[in-house]
Formats: sequence, structure tokens, C-alpha cells
Amino acid sequence: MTPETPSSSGSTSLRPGSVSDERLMVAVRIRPLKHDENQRTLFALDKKHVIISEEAADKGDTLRFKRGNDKKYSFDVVFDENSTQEEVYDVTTKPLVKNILNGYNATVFAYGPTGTGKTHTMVGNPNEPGIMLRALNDLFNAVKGNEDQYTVTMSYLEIYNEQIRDLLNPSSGYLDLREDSRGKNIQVAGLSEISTTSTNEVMSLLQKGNKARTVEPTAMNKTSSRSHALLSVTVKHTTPIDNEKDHLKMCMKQGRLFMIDLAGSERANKTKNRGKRLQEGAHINRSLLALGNCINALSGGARYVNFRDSKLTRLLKEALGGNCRTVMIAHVSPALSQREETKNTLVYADRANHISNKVERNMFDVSYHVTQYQTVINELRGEISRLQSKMTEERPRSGDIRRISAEQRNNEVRNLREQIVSTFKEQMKLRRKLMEIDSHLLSLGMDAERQHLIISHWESRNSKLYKNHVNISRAQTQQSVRKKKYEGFHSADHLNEIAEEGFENEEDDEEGEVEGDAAVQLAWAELGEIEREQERWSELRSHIEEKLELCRERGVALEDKLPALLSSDDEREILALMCRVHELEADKMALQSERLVRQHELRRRDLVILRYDRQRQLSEDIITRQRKIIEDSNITIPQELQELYNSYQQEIHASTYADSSFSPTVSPNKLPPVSKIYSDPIFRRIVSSEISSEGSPPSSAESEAENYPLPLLNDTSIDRVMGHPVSRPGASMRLPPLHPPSPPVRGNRTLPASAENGWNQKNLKRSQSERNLL
Ligand SMILES: Nc1ncnc2c1ncn2[C@@H]1O[C@H](COP(=O)(O)OP(=O)(O)OP(=O)(O)O)[C@@H](O)[C@H]1O
Repeated sequence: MTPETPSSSGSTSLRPGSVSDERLMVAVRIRPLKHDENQRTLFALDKKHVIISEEAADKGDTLRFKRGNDKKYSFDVVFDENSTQEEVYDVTTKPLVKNILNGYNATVFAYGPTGTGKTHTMVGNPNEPGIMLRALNDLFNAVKGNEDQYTVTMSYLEIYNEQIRDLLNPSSGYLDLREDSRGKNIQVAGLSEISTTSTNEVMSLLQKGNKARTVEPTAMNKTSSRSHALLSVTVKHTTPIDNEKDHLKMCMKQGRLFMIDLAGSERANKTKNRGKRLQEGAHINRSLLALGNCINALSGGARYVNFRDSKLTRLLKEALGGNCRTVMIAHVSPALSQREETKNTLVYADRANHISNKVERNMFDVSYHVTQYQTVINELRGEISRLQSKMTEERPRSGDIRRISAEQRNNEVRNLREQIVSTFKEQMKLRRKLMEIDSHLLSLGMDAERQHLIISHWESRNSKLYKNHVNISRAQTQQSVRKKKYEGFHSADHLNEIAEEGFENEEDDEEGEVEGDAAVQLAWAELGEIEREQERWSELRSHIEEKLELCRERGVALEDKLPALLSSDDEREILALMCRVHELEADKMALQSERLVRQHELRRRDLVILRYDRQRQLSEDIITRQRKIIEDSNITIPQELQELYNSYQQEIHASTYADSSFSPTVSPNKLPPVSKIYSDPIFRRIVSSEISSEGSPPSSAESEAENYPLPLLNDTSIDRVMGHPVSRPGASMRLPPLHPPSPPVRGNRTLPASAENGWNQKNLKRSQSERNLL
């Protein structure tokens, strides 16, 4: 069985205008029994399941693990004691390396009780190197030949007794953890960030770092790591943008990979630790407890998660709850003597399995933000022109200036200047707050849209697919019932009530529909919650807007006081200073906006790649179905088509080689003759009904479609395939040409090879232009 890769596991659908949730991937690695351990309590059932027994079992006694008290757990992947370092790396981390090169953040961390093999997995030894070295090796190989475009830097730190130490420069002492006022952008001040693309250099740096790490013998592990070690690798990729019209000439992607070897949780009575070791153990357990609490809160969908309880959780904040693909490798011992620790670890790992991270933001959001920046910039520019015109105003001054002492005037001028500057700062603060509120309102709007889509999808499914049109009125009644429930929704308790209550007055007993009902109830409830939040934030917005207006008026009033105090030159000087401050602020805003556009461009490109990836998977599905029909009907494959398939297979193998997360579904020996299949009326009926079941039939207006009768996908079908129940009437689109193409069919079953060549030429051009898009 090929285990899922982090990029595929648990990720939900993605489209422009949406945020994608990536579920945290959880792997479990079982270490081999030690010589003095004879009884075991844990077995790997297969590549995804483990079973833990209440009672003892002898070595190798798998059969008895089927009894009542045994508990089974499922994970994304399970590595048994025979798994190699290479296997563990290939499945958990190798796919992340590709993500890093594409500008994503990713984290792999080893978790588990002391002595279960975390350091073995992450660091390893010269004969069996661990994840850290393998990942760095792969990263360097990937950038080889393009070193001018890539910058790779690394840092390595340990958290020992809640203190941070630089493992690449241990003499620098303890380092501080810094973050901005909103708890974002967490950084370690003074941490060395070493730039390299040489594997040998990295080897010696890692060795140096590992030597500097705090390791001590305990009763449970002769080389027990007494600290958490965090290796971070950042890859920056800078490429020129082709588009001449684009005002941004360079495109920059930055991905970061965190590889973390946590210290092991431990029980004082088992480790027999005393004094310093006991104190270390307490620190380790406290920070792991904080991590456990975060995992609990995140997996339960809590709105607030406390990352502040330990330095470890503060550093892992982004990995667990932010823009990051994360893999947790939970380590366990199969020994009976370790049963409690193993069980606790499995429970934590199981909870972590429910954590999702948001790794993609939408395009609309970005362009909206850019507009917001532009609005503030325009306002600032307006202020600048107003101040400039004030500067050029010719006003007789000497007679107006109040007759006061020079010292008094200096004081008043200083006061006035300070007030003007602080009013301006307050204005900027309020403007930024408004931007944040607008952005939050926007995401609420999108959340609401998502819920509406769930509801409308459910409605259309109920009325279109499963019911005849007599039942439409029933669906409408259902909608009004739900609406009433939504309007009456006031609390979480009420939500539970609704969920439990179900729709007792209906007779739906189809399982799928019951599930759909629960989902739609939740969607209505969510909508209620979202609307209340929108109201709250809109009120806050009006309040801030009022404050901003008052602040502006105060600023103008302060400016008006200037002539009474200053000579014409003094006033000009102050006005010029204010102009400068405004200009700087406007420039800053412009830079921030530009940065946003760049980030957006990166995301957009990744999105395009993702869509093509999905189209490719869809093509494979179609091929598999075709193949089945061909095999069932015993149809012979024409020579030309066989050649096309051979080319296709080569492509598949090439991409498999380049991307281990992709597994071809077509066997190399036998391939289906698509041309005959496509001209086969039964096949065409099946595929058309499968693909066009929710949309309109192929349009005869499209001449290409007439010539090459591939089924057309309208947007609804595409969205269905892409995982989006969006119903958008109108536009239709042809299947992507990535699957083996169907040659033209005209009366006879297939056209001669020359006609097919013409088709291939066209197809080739189209693929080329699609590649250009990327
Ligand atoms: N899968 C494995 N194959 C071979 N040896 C292993 C495996 N897992 C662990 N070991 C061995 O078990 C011992 C303890 O492993 P390791 O030091 O990696 O545990 P740990 O979880 O990092 O412990 P601690 O939390 O105390 O630092 C080491 O000698 C290691 O080589």
C-alpha cells in the first residue's frame, strides 16, 4: 500500500477565492524491542493501523491481538520496527521538500516518550542518516545548477530548561524569543543563520550542532536528549517575471522547513532521575504538556489556543495553527513495560490527526487588500497636497504672531509639533484598524458564501438528482424549515439541539441524505453565527470611522493654530516636515501593497499547478475506467493508439520519478484502446452520464467538440470533480488534454493515422500554451 503523502492527505478542495485546509499528517513509528524486553503490547496491523492490548503477549504473538480489550488506532501511516530510515523519510518528509521549493512552509517533528527513537529518526547515525540530513541533501540536489536563483540558509537551536541556545554557535549564550504585538512573526534574536549549498558543510554543521546538544544518560536511554532541537532550513527562490506589462520584475518564493527532535516525555519513577536530571525532566514534561494542550485545543476546533505556555509551543505556533504543512511522527515502544506511555502517545497522535492548517489564501482577498492600501495611499497623498498648498499660501505673518517670550514660544511650538505628530500616528493606527476590520469582514463574507454553497448544493442535490420534480416543493419546504431553525438559532446549545433533533417529520432514510442533513444544519447554524459576528464587526467599524474623523478634525485644528505662533518660515518648515512624514507613510503602504501582490502571484501560480494536478488525476480516472471497459469487451488496441499510450506511460514514469507523491494508476503492461472505446456508443453513454450528469450535454455549437466527441465538462462538473459543489450556469469547458487523446471519429470506428497526427499537433500546441500559463 502506498501511504498518503502530506500534501495529499487530508487536504480539502482548493479554488480561487477560498482557503485550503491541510490536515496535519500523523505517522507512528514503532521501535524494535530491546534484548531485555520479552513481552509486547503493541503491533502494527498494516501500513495504517496499530493495535494495543490490555494484556501481555510474547514476542511475535500477533494472533491473540484480536480480543475484546484490544484497542485499534488508525493513522496516516504506521512504520513497524522493520521500517528503514529511507522509508520513513520518503513517506513523511520527501514530499515536503518539493513544497519548500514552491514557497510553502513545512514542519516535521518527532514526538514520543524517552528512548523510543526520536533522535534515531531525526538525526540518525553516519550509517543510517536521519530525516535532517536526507532532507538537506534533497534540497541541495534540487537547487543544483541554479544556485544563482536559490539561497539556502539554516539555523539549529535547542530549548533546554526553557532557555534557547544556538547549536551552531553555542558560545553565544541564551537567546531571546521575540514576536510582534499580535503574536506573529516569532523570531529568535541573534540566532546564526548560515548560508550554504554544500552537503559536506552541512554535515559538519549538523555534527557540530548535535555535539553541542545537551545529552545525558538516564535509566531509560544511555543517550537521552535533554532538550528539544529545532533545525530550520529556509529556501529563497528568485526568478524574473516574463510579463513585460507587469510592474513587478522579480518574483520571490520563500519556503521554510522545520525539523524538530523533541525531548522525550518521562516518568520520574522509571527514569530514576534525581537533582539536575529531575529538573530537566520537569521542564521537558511541562513544555510537552503545553504542546499537548495546544493539540487538544486545535483538534477540538477551539477559537483560542494558548501557545504562550512554553517556548516550544510559541516556536511551533505557525507549524500547528498557521500557514504550514505539518507532519508529526509519533514514536512508541512495543514493550509491555512501556504500555502506559505508548497508549498516551497514541491518544495524542490520534488527536493531532484532527488538526487542520490553512495554507492558502484567496485571490480576491489579496486584490481587495491592495485596493485598501491604495485607498489609504490616496488619502495620504491628498493630505500631502493640502499641506503643500498651505505652504505656498502667501500670508503676512509678523503682525499676527502673538507677542510672547521666545522661550514660551519654543515650548508651545514643541508641544504643538508633538501633538500634530501624535495625532497623525493615531490616524494611521485607526486607518490600519479599519483595514483589519475590513479584511475580517471580507473573510466573514467568504465564510458565509461557503455556507450558502453547502446549502444550495444540498438543495439542488435533493431537488435535482435524487427526487423527481414533484419533490422540489418538498425541498422548498425543507428549506423554509431550515431557515426558521436558522433564524431561531441563538446558542451553541441550540445548535446541538438542532443536530440531535434531526428532521423527524421527514422520511429520509438514505444514509447519504442523513449525512447531508447534518451538514446543512451545521451550515445554517454557522451562517447565524457569521451574521452576528458581521454585525459586531460592522458596529466596531462605524465606531472606528467616527474616531478617525474626529482625529482628522483635531489634526486640522492643530495646523490652524500654527500661524498664530510661527513666522512664515517656521510654519513652512513644520508643514514640510509633516509632508515628509506623510510621504514616508505613503511609501511604506505602497511597499506593503507591492509585497502583497507578489505573495498573491506566488499563490496564484501554485493554484494553477494544483488545478492541473487534479486534472491529471481526473484523466487517470477516466483512463482506468476506459481500460476496464476495453478489457471487459476484449477490444484490440490499434497500433497508433498503443504508441500514444507508450508515450503517455513514459510521461507518467518521468513525473513519478520527479514526484514521489504521484502514483500511476495504469499498469505498464496493458493499456486501453481509447479510440474504439470513445466510438463505442455504450461507453459514450456511460462516460457522458457520469461526467455530464449534473450539467448540460456537449454543445453542438463547439465545432471542435463535434469533431472530437469528448464529453464536455461544464463548471458544475469541474467543481464536482475538484470537490466544489458550486453551481454556475453557462460556461462550459472541454476535458483537459492531459489524458491519452481520442482520435477523431467519423462514421468508421477510427480515422487514419494522418488525421490523428493532425489532432496530436493541435493537442501539442494546446499543452504548450497551458505550460506557458504556468
Ligand atoms: N527504529 C530503530 N531502529 C534501530 N534502533 C533504534 C530505533 N529506534 C531507536 N533505536 C535505538 O534506541 C536507542 C534510543 O533511541 P533515541 O535516542 O533515538 O530515543 P529518543 O526517543 O530520542 O530518546 P530521548 O527522548 O531520551 O532522547 C538508540 O540507541 C537508538 O539507536
